[in-house]
Amino acid sequence: MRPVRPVAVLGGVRIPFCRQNTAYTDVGNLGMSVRTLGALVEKFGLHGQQLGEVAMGAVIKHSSDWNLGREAALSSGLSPLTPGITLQRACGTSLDTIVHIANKIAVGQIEAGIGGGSDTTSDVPIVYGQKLRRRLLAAAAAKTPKDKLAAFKGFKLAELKPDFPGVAEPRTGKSMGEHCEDMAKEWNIARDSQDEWALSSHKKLAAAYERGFFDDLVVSFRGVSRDNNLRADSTLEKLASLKPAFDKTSGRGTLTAGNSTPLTDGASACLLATDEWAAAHGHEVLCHLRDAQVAAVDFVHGEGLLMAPTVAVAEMLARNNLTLQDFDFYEIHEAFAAQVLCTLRAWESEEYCRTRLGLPAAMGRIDPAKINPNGSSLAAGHPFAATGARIVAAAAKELKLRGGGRCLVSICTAGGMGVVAILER
Ligand SMILES: CC(=O)CC(=O)SCCNC(=O)CCNC(=O)[C@H](O)C(C)(C)COP(=O)(O)OP(=O)(O)OC[C@H]1O[C@@H](n2cnc3c(N)ncnc32)[C@H](O)[C@@H]1OP(=O)(O)O
Repeated sequence: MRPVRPVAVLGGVRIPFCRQNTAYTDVGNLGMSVRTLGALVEKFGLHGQQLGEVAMGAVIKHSSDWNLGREAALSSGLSPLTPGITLQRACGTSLDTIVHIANKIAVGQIEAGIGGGSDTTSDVPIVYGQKLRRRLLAAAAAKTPKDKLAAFKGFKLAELKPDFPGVAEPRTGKSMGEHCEDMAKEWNIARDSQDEWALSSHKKLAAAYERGFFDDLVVSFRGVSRDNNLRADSTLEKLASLKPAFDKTSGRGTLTAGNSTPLTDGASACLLATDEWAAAHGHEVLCHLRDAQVAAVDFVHGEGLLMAPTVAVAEMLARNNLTLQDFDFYEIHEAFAAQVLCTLRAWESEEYCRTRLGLPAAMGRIDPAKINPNGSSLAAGHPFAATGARIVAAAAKELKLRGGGRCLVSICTAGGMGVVAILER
């Protein structure tokens, strides 16, 4: 066995994230990925270079995108000898593509690679139902015009009704928002604390843009230079006035358009390498990816759909002999403000930590001022597969600016999973 090698994060870029049906309606995952990878190639002078792997992913994807990682790599300016792969773990996708690259570097299979992701809710595959699809396939396979016509015998106009992809769990039929409403009720997360969290995310993202934090992290695309979901002028009064978006009837709904992520389009990517490759190519190591972990919860039988990061973090910290307080800052993906607040409350709960996480005591409190220092998904938006690499790129830069430290990254995903990681400088 070769020894495990440290994995260096050299940096990342993304295009501005844009709300559904705004700036990126006619570009799709491949176009967004190509622009993002091209910008990364530009940033690190990788033109014509052969990397060990490009791993990309998308949650909502056309079959014409084929192997998105390879297709995007081929159009990125990298050497065509760079292989590419496409992975998917819902909102954890691009943290997972980064971990995929990191694992290959760690065990000595590659020296450098790119992990990223892209998603669109503006260019979704809308398909015909099974009946019409079978007819079309039969017609395509038919050898004679007569057989082609026969495939449509008994055709009904209703068969033209399209199927749209949904943001719903196949096993429960509930949307992410409906599941998170259940969690907010179980953990007694008040509406005003969700709104305050959302407002703070917008204020922090706006401030980070103002001080130039994103100048080398966000590249303009299609005439857009900032995330267009960002509302620096949002107020608690306006947020408080919004109606519940998912539980509209019980009178107890607390999740709204303001404290939930919007449907978003975007792409992001990060470059990882060994320390030696970074030095040989003249790149600074921003931080190292020390470890990562994935966990799942049994949401079908009552656990909160988006609570798996609580489990993944507990497992990862135990393996690394760290406590929840041993971090200088935290990057917790804000699928919904309530998701973050439920997670924090669970870590503070002695009962949850004992019974669910098998720990002797509560994991304890985190100082909220240390969470998401440059804003997060509520303000930037959340193109599912692009969020992980957005977070890693921003956290790596933050660690560099601070001159060192440790960051915990935590992302909840559909399917009741959580992907988490430790970054250190
Ligand atoms: C998938 C995974 O693996 C894990 C995860 O991350 S789970 C999360 C996945 N993401 C989702 O499920 C997306 C959830 N979001 C949605 O479905 C939709 O955004 C939503 C149903 C919540 C809202 O959709 P919508 O009603 O079309 O929102 P929208 O019209 O933009 O906004 C409604 C109002 O809120 C206002 N608003 C929104 N954000 C605001 C803010 N920050 N400040 C002030 N006002 C705001 C808008 O201005 C609008 O006001 P008016 O009615 O006065 O015009």
